[in-house]
Amino acid sequence: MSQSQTIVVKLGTSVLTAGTKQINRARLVDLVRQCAFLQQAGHHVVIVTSGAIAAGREHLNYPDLPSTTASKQLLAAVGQSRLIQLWEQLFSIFNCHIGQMLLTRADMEDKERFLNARDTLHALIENRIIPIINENDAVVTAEIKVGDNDNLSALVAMLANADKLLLLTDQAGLFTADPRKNPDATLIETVDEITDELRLLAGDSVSGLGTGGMSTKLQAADVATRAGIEVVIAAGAEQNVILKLMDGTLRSTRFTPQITPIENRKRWIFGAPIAGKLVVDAGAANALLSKGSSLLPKGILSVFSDFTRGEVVLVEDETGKLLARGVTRYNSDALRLILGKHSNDILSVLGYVDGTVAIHRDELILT
Ligand SMILES: Nc1ncnc2c1ncn2[C@@H]1O[C@H](COP(=O)(O)OP(=O)(O)O)[C@@H](O)[C@H]1O
Ligand SMILES: N[C@@H](CCC(=O)OP(=O)(O)O)C(=O)O
Repeated sequence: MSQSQTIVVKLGTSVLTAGTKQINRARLVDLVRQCAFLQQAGHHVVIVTSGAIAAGREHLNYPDLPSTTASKQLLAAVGQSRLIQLWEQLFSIFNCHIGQMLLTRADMEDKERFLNARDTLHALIENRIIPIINENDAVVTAEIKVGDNDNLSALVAMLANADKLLLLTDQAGLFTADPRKNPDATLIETVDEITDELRLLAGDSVSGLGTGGMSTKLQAADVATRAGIEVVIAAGAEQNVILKLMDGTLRSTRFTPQITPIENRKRWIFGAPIAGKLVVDAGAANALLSKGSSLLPKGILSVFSDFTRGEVVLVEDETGKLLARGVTRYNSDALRLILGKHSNDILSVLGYVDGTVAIHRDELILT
């Protein structure tokens, strides 16, 4: 299989229940086996799992509850713990560790929370622990919820810097019409551009199990492909679905990424407001320009303006020549304390470490 990739696999309720009212354990084991295989082959897998509400209903023996938000949240609270137990049990069969993250839109929109969520996700991925992610349904309000796991999985894929987002559902992909309503509908195998005509083809969920149907999958594909991520919609019931999608041997709908991930990062960094400036010594300037290195605190001479972690700052040499711009991993106060110091000393100076570099080379654009 090709070089190491990060793959986000989104499993809809329709897949987890196989279209019934119960979570289908046999199907989950099979999906887990494929994810474990990919991990062992050197890839990184992130799972976005729906099914908390379905699992809650099943566990409480299909209670007759009023159709209120509180009832849904009750079911999600009960079901999420069942669901995570199940993932834990199944992945442990394959000696894989998992870590649960329950997110809301607020975690993506607030800069500090975004960075924390991103760091946790990357820490899990780097340590070969499979993140198992769902929306934090039990606490979300209308204002802060993503609302459906298709859109959530696109945000997760961006957070994870993923190469691929696989949206597994109960259809082989996007059809020219909802196949449940129109048996003559045909599969659209490649989408190079998401047009308004295409959006009109994508209907809602009619099974009563899922949220959003094809229309939220198309929104997710739009968001992720603009960030340089390849998106595939495919049938979760298909034998070895994930492995076949990696090899490109399954009929499905593939959405072509609009730009490369590097272009995406560059575009973001160029578009972001400049929050401050770092002046670096000649050694650091040389490392940035000729070796493609990250900027270490050791090479920083001075820090201008006040900024927070995650903002974009300019990097200049001692003569005032602009060298680069990039995303700072430390806020301005912290950088003033660690500038000139070895990265091993960050912990003793600050009492915490947010990485060994001030600006990582993946988040640094030379000018
Ligand atoms: N153009 C279309 N092509 C395929 N499926 C469609 C289309 N329009 C609507 N759908 C519906 O979308 C459903 C899948 O979405 P959903 O029920 O939300 O599943 P999931 O739980 O996997 O997210 C299908 O069962 C199908 O009825
Ligand atoms: N967060 C909800 C699922 C929401 C959702 O988008 O469901 P689906 O359309 O089946 O992927 C749950 O765990 O029940």
